[in-house]
Amino acid sequence: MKNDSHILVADDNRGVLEALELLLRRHFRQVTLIRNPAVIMSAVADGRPDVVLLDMNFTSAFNNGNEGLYWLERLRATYPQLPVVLMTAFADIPLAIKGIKAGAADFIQKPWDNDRIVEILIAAASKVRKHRDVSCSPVMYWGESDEMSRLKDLVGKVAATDATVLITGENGTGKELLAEEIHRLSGRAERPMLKVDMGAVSETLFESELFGHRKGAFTGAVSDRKGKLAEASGSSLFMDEIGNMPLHLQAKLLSALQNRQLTALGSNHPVSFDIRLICATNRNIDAMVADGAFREDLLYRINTIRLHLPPLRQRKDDILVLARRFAAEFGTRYRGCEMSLSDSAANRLVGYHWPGNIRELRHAVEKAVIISGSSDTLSASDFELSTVASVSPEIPKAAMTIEEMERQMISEAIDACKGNLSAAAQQLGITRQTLYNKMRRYAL
Ligand SMILES: Nc1ncnc2c1ncn2[C@@H]1O[C@H](COP(=O)(O)OP(=O)(O)OP(=O)(O)O)[C@@H](O)[C@H]1O
Repeated sequence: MKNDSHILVADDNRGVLEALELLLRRHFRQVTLIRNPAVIMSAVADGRPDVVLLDMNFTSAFNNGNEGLYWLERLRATYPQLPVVLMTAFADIPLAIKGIKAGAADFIQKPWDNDRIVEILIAAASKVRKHRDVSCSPVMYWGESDEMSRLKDLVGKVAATDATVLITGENGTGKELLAEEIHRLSGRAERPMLKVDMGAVSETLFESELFGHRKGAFTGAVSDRKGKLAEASGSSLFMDEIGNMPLHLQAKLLSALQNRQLTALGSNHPVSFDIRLICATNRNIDAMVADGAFREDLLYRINTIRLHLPPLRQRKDDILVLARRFAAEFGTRYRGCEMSLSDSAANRLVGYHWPGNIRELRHAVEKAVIISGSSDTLSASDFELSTVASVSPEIPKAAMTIEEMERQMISEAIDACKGNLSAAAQQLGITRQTLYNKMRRYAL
């Protein structure tokens, strides 16, 4: 039976590629071959292979392994979980050691032994399959602002503990990526982190999603189903949009966390579970507690460590650092070379308000790379930034659209009420739910 893995082979020798294709297709579900190393990053981004088999000696450039090492480092930086097995035509042990030190999973010499190469690739693939969910997930760039340096230090201290973590921050500030980073640095990283998004699950299914159900527990429960708490046992569970959880379920979750036991819907038998819980919200959870919309005792439970990701507009030092990383990443993916920013583009990005935070910046750079001309430098005109989003308090009201004015009024009301959303909603003459909806819409 074939191994259920996808192997990407990068070698500029046609004969080698043909021989490896014949061999590997007999043993692996999918084999992708590339001759030009310059497309390796985009081939990995698009094909999501489980293992890369990388030649060290591309004849197009050098013959001393430098090019292979260069691509190995690039792959390790962008896809740290992806195993890279190196190949060399020369019996060059120092080079092999260099490669292994740089993070290669293993090393093969040409001419290779068929059984040995298959064995090595299967071993490398089995390691990554444990990480399949996160193997190609984007890397978190920390930036250079003081806020992010402090946060990085704190994460370094808490990641290895089993402390529950609450991550707060506006939409797109990287809460999920930070949760993945914490999990990656924890003792539970061998197993993938599981995620449950309380903003995406319908309220009727919240309970079953978390606790699971027995067949027949409710109409439509046609078979037993494990909930996320049980599924994530032994690993970490990322609970996104925790502020969306209805009160009755908050009580059930609190009791499950306290007793480390859960009871599936339709069952009378509590079962033990062991998770590291990482929660996130873009809401003002303290204001929700003050309003009675979130249980204070549950907040204490999930809040052992609170990490706040500031909006991008409050850490302007990070904008260009991140933009340059994205330009390098997407330039390599779409154009085969890293791209840079012109001075005018850099000024435009720093001057923008980034209401969608890093998600918006990432998309803006990706789009700019795609639509830009042949130059490898992105100019200000390559960036299409939303005008609604760029509203700043200095703009006179007469020059604003209705949406811009509404956003500003909401923002001012929340500030005036010191984050108390009930009071802000009252001041604005709308319900709290409408206020939440508008905050979400305007990324406040
Ligand atoms: N520090 C970072 N480095 C690199 N990419 C980042 C960073 N932070 C966020 N991103 C990217 O921005 C996008 C949004 O990130 P993420 O989903 O983690 O944000 P979020 O705060 O959880 O968003 P939401 O609240 O909308 O769910 C993703 O594509 C992610 O890869």
